[in-house]
Amino acid sequence: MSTTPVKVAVTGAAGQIGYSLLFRIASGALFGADTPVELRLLEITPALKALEGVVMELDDCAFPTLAGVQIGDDPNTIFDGVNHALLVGARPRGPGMERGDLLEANGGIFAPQGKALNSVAADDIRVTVTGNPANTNALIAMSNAPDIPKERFSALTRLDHNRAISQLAAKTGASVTDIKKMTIWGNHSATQYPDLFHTLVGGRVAAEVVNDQQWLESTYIPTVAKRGAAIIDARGSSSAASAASATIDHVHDWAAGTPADDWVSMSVCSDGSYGVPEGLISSFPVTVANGTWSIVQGLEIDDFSRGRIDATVKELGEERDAVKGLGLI
Ligand SMILES: NC(=O)C1=CN([C@@H]2O[C@H](COP(=O)(O)OP(=O)(O)OC[C@H]3O[C@@H](n4cnc5c(N)ncnc54)[C@H](O)[C@@H]3O)[C@@H](O)[C@H]2O)C=CC1
Ligand SMILES: O=C([O-])CC(=O)C(=O)O
Repeated sequence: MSTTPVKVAVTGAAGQIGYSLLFRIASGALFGADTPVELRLLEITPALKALEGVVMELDDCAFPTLAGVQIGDDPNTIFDGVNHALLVGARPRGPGMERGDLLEANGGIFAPQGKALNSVAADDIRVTVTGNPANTNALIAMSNAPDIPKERFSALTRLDHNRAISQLAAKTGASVTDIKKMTIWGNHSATQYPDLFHTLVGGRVAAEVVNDQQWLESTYIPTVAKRGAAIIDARGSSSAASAASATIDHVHDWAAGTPADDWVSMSVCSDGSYGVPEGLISSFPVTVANGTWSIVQGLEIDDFSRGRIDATVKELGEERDAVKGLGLI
């Protein structure tokens, strides 16, 4: 086993997602069985006692890869020297809310956390925002961390990507491993666009395999885009284990890279590709090599996809303008 632990910060560590996520990280799911991890767990002061209980449980697992745990309520202490920051802590939405309704409540969390990361994180820091509204929260953190390269910030659309694969597998009878090159474009919101025109099922274009534009528009896209709300409706609280699992997938692939025949969806800072205005944190198809993502280039975008991408990107622009109005960026 390597001797230098990777320092991983998790915010909102005493929350629902934290309760699934921490045990996966501690057991080596991010970087493998040969890489020890040190957990740095941030919570608000009233949640620290509950977090102490979670740490007792982590101790009780005796994970060989867990090199240490530090907890606290001060981001400047917890983020000191961290290599990965998983920003999960935020208020989740309840029934009847859209994620955008959380902008003001949660936006205020990400400006101070961005500043703290800017001051004390390791030089190779990589930031993944899960807390909603994830894309715009990542934009806030990035805008408040001017010394960290913009490409080190990302937001989670991997849960949408995984949902899109699972729904497509159910429709086509294929196994999830037969499905490659899924793309979620845009915002982690009801406007997101799961694109079946570049996805492959057993090597064939998914939209052609399905061959049913009505299903695609009226069933598939809304089912994927509104899955979070369906889970809130069924469970009474928002998805947690699947969100933790997707967060693991996202950070794992950012570190380990993507296979030659596939790509993943990540929300990253736009360089203007596919007409997405530069600087927005938008979901794209990306490949990853040596810890660096690249937006897949050269995909043909037909009129249907263009309209969907434009709509979700418009919403991201509106969210950016709203947080600008609140003085958060
Ligand atoms: N991007 C995605 O795909 C998904 C995102 N989410 C979002 O993840 C976030 C967390 O969800 P849950 O764990 O279910 O919520 P939760 O309410 O169970 O836990 C959130 C935790 O964050 C903590 N917290 C609040 N402010 C904080 C701060 N300033 N610093 C550190 N910790 C703070 C709270 O004390 C709480 O323990 C929500 O915003 C939710 O909407 C949830 C599912 C999927
Ligand atoms: O829907 C929510 O509020 C939680 C979430 O982001 C998801 O499950 O996709």
